[in-house]
Amino acid sequence: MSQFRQISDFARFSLGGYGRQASVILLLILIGSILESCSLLAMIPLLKLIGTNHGAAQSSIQLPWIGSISLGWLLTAMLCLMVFQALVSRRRLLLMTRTMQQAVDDIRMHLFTAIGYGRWSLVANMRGSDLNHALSNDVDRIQVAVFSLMSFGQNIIWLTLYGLLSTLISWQMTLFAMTVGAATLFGLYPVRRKIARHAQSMSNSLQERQYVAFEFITGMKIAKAFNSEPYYLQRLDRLLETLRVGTVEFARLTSNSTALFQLASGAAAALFVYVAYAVIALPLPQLMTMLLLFMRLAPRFNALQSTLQQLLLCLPGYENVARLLRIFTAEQNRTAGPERVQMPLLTRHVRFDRVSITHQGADTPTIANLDLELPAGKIIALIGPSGAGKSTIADMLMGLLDPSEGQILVDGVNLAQDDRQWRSQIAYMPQDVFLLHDSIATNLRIGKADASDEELWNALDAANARQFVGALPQGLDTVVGDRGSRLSGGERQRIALARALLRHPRLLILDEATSALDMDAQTKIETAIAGLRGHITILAIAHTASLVALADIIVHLDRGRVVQVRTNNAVKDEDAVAAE
Ligand SMILES: Nc1ncnc2c1ncn2[C@@H]1O[C@H](COP(=O)(O)OP(=O)(O)OP(=O)(O)O)[C@@H](O)[C@H]1O
Repeated sequence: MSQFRQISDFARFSLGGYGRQASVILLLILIGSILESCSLLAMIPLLKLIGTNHGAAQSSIQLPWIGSISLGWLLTAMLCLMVFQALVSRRRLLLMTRTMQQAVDDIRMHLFTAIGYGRWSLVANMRGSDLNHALSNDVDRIQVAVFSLMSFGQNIIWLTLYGLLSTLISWQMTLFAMTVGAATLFGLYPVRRKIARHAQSMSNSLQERQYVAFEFITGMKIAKAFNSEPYYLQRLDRLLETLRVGTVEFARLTSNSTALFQLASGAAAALFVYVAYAVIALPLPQLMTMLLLFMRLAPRFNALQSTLQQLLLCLPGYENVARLLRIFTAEQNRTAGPERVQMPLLTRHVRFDRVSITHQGADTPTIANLDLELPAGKIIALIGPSGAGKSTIADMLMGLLDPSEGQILVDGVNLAQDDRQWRSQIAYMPQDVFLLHDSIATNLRIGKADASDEELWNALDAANARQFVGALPQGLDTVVGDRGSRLSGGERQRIALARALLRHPRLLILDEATSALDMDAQTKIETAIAGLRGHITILAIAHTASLVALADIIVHLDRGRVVQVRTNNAVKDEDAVAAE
């Protein structure tokens, strides 16, 4: 894609919703430039006045449209122009900052929302650090790019105005200055192309740097246990070296172009003075003013090049964010549209109707042609060897993964019609308990935001956690550490169970909920689960015999197929128990 196309796409993406503010900013830039140009133009009569009436403060000069003006009034007018220009410039800067900040916040929020409401299957197949990188570093780079874009626009306006102004004084000289600037800018296209290529590899290295640091910090315990810190340090060191080399390379390219601009403008200025003085014989006031204009024009071309370079360096951040937005907005959670379907409260059963699913990248289906009925109010144990597909079934039941074929019906309504609404009836307790680095109360209230302390204690009671939480010096206010690291595995699981129960779900999904508990705690939790029989539906992915024993229905899964279903200890063939 051409650089121009890339930049105009980015401008639409970042500032498309800010047309009104962008127009006001452009107007302020225009007014500021006109004011600056007027003070520059005023140099001509000032120099004439000083040149012809040296030492005579009372003398005046005749100006077109204005008439006779004295030195004092001329200086006062110039001062007024400068004050006005400073005010306009201040206003422009504030508006630019506010608009830029708002535009970037919108992008960050938009991405955050798209990821938050995106399909779980998308997130599950991405590296968490990459999403983190997009939300932080990439959006930060977009902010730099927006600033560069605005500065680029500002320079274009300045250049146009100065160009017009200097045409009034000498069109030949203006043409000369503009040609030198434009030719240098054009000649530096290969440098910009190099920077654009370089920016992509820098962006990849930045993403990898984030990944290595993220992976190391989140898996620090394992890294330490296996003495593998040197592996991460070496990887990080290699990446930092790549980034260092890349940054120096960028600095080399930008300093080369700045040096070239300085050289070109120096040579052009010398030639300009020579031609203006010796060939065209431009009068001194005009020559001085033109020189001043030239000195202001030349850095503008350099500024155009550097803002473009900065913009190109940051564009991969925008491209990554735009790509993620496209992916995530294409696959959002389904919440029923205008013809909103009311998901029924689970009162009869959930039925898997010829459901198959093939995970992304897999050749064979993980679950094939599954017919299964989960009656409401029952405890159903899902058992089977590792990799049989138990968690996959739980994920589909929650509407987090879509069946490749078939459907899952809640009291006859396909849950895919509004999976968010369906999830409001569910509580889930995963294998890897996730706790925030916050108090026990905050962690519990993820289940029910407005729960009173009494409700929290009741839920802890039901999860057999009241005793250990009550014994903590800070009780409910105890901070559990990063991912609950200050609690034992069993304590974490009981907090997670209490959180699930606090929600008063109609369906409770337990993914190996008692795997980290001792016999005593296991028995207590299992008693709590048994007490819920008939009130809510429970699907328990179970490995322990005692949890399996209290189930009403035991579904045995192997390689994605139901091989056996036992009801009240009576063994039936798969065919006989498959849902009608
Ligand atoms: N996101 C995914 N992408 C590709 N394959 C996956 C994905 N998630 C699971 N699988 C594969 O699907 C199969 C079933 O996995 P699943 O986690 O459902 O098994 P499980 O019965 O819950 O195993 P365990 O008892 O060990 O937790 C496995 O072979 C696994 O490798």
